[in-house]
Amino acid sequence: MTLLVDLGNSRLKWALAVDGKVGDLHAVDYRQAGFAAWLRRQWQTYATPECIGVAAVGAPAVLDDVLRVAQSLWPGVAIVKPLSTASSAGVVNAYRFPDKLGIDRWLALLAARRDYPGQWCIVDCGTAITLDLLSEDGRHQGGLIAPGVSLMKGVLAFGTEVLPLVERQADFGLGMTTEAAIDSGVLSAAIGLIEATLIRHPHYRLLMCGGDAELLQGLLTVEAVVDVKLVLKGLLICCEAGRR
Ligand SMILES: Nc1ncnc2c1ncn2[C@@H]1O[C@H](COP(=O)(O)OP(=O)(O)O)[C@@H](O)[C@H]1O
Ligand SMILES: CC(C)(COP(=O)(O)O)[C@@H](O)C(=O)NCCC(=O)O
Ligand SMILES: [K+]
Repeated sequence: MTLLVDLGNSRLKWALAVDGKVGDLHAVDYRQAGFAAWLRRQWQTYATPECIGVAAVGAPAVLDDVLRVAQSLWPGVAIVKPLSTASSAGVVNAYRFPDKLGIDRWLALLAARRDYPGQWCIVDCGTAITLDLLSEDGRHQGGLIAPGVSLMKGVLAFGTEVLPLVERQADFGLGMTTEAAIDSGVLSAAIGLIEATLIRHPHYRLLMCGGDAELLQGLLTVEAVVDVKLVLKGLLICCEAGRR
């Protein structure tokens, strides 16, 4: 059994993988008091993993907490922490400095290459929304980074005198209240980013992951495949390669 862990800028995601299959995805907002103790209670029901795969772009202090929980439960357990490279598992990284590509983005590319034949625009709808284009022959074409849904809302509330921080509203469209106008405006910015990218790159299909993937999929005027385990699937590819 492998424990796969993805630390983003908002949430910790994890899943157990057995025989090459990634199980149910768990996700938690780690910006809460008592997070490490809570995580320990969740993980202590698991058998000792053979290996823990870690992908982290979030706060180093939270990563330290997570690793401390793992090491206290399973002393000496092997930890695999892959890095973005110039090429791996049939994918060629387009970045001028390949190690600078976020590891979550790199792992999503590796998983897409293995599990989804064809040309894909991979959209990770997390704290940030990232888009990465992957050609049919495994060549990453580069990508885009923009603020995610919650971040856009937070910035509007933070950067203006009167705008409130709004939750998801019932209707999407032209707002008749400040709350509705913000919610629809931010969601339109997100789907507009995705649809505009597809207009410029028409021969790519959409493959989405991240906490807002399903929400945005439902609002897009184009078809999209959602795979919320994409990053963890890429992480498992690296853990298995390390074991061979
Ligand atoms: N239950 C939830 N708690 C927190 N955020 C959520 C939840 N459900 C959806 N979201 C959305 O998902 C985003 C985080 O997605 P995620 O992929 O976990 O991000 P990251 O990898 O950056 O931590 C949040 O910004 C928020 O918009
Ligand atoms: C772009 C990101 C902040 C996205 O993080 P997330 O929204 O998943 O928390 C992360 O992939 C990152 O820190 N990337 C490094 C810079 C880059 O990819 O160019
Ligand atoms: K992510």
